[in-house]
Amino acid sequence: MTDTQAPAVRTDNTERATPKRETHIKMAARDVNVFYGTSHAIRDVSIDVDMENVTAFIGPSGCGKSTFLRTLNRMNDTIPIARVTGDITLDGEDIYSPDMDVVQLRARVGMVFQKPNPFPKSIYENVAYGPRIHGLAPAKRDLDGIVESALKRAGLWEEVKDRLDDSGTALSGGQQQRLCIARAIAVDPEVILMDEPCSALDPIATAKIEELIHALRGKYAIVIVTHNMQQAARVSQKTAFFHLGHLVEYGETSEIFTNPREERTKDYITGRYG
Ligand SMILES: Nc1ncnc2c1ncn2[C@@H]1O[C@H](COP(=O)(O)OP(=O)(O)OP(=O)(O)O)[C@@H](O)[C@H]1O
Repeated sequence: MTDTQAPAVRTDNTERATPKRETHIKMAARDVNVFYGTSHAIRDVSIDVDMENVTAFIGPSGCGKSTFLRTLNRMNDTIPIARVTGDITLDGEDIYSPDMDVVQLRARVGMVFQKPNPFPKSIYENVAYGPRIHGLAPAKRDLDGIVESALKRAGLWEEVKDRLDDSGTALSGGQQQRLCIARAIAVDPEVILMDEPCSALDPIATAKIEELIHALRGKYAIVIVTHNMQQAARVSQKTAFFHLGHLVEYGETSEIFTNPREERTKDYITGRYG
């Protein structure tokens, strides 16, 4: 492939085909830096995440995608040597404010990890746990409704409705990942962060998660970290390319993959490094 040719990656071109719509900025990061001890992992990153589009974070291994993703719901707080500077807001509210309740924040900004990690409890309990501790279901009937609706939204209900008491860990990898998505959905989040959610899954289970991301678009602000550029092109409408801790380029996925502005983005998407 020459420098000027478009890469052989198909993109979701709906944004180009349809007129621009107003977007609602859900999260805004400004001049964010992350340090692990003295190591500087994220450098002056500013980005808006909106409700209407799925945002993909791409870039070579070690560029800081997961580190930056974790700043969006303060998962970095769990790493003692990690330090975050800059501003991150959720609907205008500073998520690093001392007044912020981090447990509430992580319900509002849910996370799905690379490896499905259901609790060693029943399918029902996996989904019911969050709503129960957050007091979302005053009666058992309410909780049943929340569990059913979260499993339906996660595209898992039909497969598990007759065995809700079976262990979540007995499901297939793809089903476990959808269970983890149902668990995040059950507490009525505003944002869902996904850190390489398909990397442990086979192609069929991956396709189901990608369909699910399409179905959830617009209901939640969704950010997905992925190593797989075809996946970024299929599921996202906005793409952010990270390199060595910098946000090099951020824009519409169709533009990033066919007409990147930056040389480093072009080199990455044409497979020159990574
Ligand atoms: N818990 C940690 N402690 C110390 N350094 C870390 C920690 N997590 C990540 N790093 C470092 O921060 C930098 C960014 O890592 P990060 O995992 O965010 O990158 P990534 O782009 O998500 O990589 P990959 O695609 O391989 O998952 C790397 O240099 C990594 O070694």
